[in-house]
Amino acid sequence: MQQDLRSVEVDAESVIRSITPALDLTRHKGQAGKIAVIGGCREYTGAPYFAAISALKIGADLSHVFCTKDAAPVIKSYSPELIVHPVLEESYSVREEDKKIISSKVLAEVDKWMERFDCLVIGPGLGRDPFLLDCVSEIMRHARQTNVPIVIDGDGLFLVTNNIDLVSGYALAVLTPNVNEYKRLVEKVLSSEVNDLDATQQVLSLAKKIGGVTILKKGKSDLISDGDTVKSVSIYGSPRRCGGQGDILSGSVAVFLSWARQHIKAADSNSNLSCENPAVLGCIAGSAMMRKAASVAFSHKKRSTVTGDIIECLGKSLEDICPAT
Ligand SMILES: NC(=O)C1=CN([C@@H]2O[C@H](COP(=O)(O)OP(=O)(O)OC[C@H]3O[C@@H](n4cnc5c(N)ncnc54)[C@H](OP(=O)(O)O)[C@@H]3O)[C@@H](O)[C@H]2O)[C@@H](O)CC1
Ligand SMILES: Nc1ncnc2c1ncn2[C@@H]1O[C@H](COP(=O)(O)OP(=O)(O)OP(=O)(O)O)[C@@H](O)[C@H]1O
Ligand SMILES: [Mg+2]
Repeated sequence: MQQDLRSVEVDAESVIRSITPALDLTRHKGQAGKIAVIGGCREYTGAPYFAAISALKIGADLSHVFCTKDAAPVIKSYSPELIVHPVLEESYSVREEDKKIISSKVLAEVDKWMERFDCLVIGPGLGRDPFLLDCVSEIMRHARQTNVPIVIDGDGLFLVTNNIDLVSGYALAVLTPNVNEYKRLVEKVLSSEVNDLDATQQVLSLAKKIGGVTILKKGKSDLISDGDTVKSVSIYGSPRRCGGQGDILSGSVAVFLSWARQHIKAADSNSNLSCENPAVLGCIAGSAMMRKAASVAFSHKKRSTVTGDIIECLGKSLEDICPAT
């Protein structure tokens, strides 16, 4: 059945208020979320930093980055808040005969931590090196075996689009495509062109075809679907399209998804949420936070607004919706 786009706009602020945990002196470090970003290579160090620091600024307790050896000192130097693991390797630094052993070492390094993470963000600034992507495929398989939610963005989407089985049927997977990434997904999975006239139905079909993963299609309005339902978040954002805003979004979705899972596990049957899929709730909350923070940053910085300015507005934006005390 087709859904009218106007009818799917969601009350995102009320979702944020429902799932954000109270700050409580009895809670210990880690309970508000432990997030890991898998990304960061020779070319890109900004993207994993933006995703990981956004997770902390929203309210996660710990934020890790697993990146290549040469990206690590750079990312560490941006912030002492992040825990940075220089474990990934690109083809240029690995001999053919060493690939197997190095791949199992990489996996072992990530596996040591895997069960402690509430969510992985896979892809910001990951690059497209084939050996590195093979290792990341294994990391995804292990996350799935351990029931750790995964948010896939950037080059992680390049990987998944060409290997859809990595996520197919995994309800704790979220894909956050931008316009290019969405086009590639639609062409590959639905074997058709993007249909902007019936965007709601198409995102629903896409999520269903990938076995109920959640898709957050970014754009003028963000559309979110898990194959059962479609929600839209259109609250005012910013007309600045500086790079890195998608990275803020992926880090934010990871935290809210973790909080939504905790909330649903703890809530009694009186939970007032209209949807019970933590992946969808995480996307709604992350999208609304990113857009609100971008709008606040733009009101101050106008044309000079950059991603760091938006990150600085995450705290105030969440506080306006959901005061800390
Ligand atoms: N400050 C930072 O560090 C930031 C880093 N960022 C990071 O950048 C990465 C790419 O993300 P993006 O958003 O630029 O990808 P997107 O819009 O699909 O591509 C645009 C065009 O470029 C091309 N292309 C891209 N990557 C390619 C590659 N590795 N090798 C060859 N071609 C490539 C692509 O071509 P196509 O794939 O369509 O053939 C398309 O035409 C990703 O890791 C992201 O997290 C961003 O988050 C921003 C802030
Ligand atoms: N036209 C638009 N109007 C308002 N907000 C938008 C618009 N396009 C994108 N956004 C918002 O900006 C955020 C990032 O979306 P975008 O499409 O720029 O991602 P991206 O290309 O992956 O970014 P990145 O540069 O981090 O890779 C999303 O939260 C989305 O809601
Ligand atoms: Mg992106």
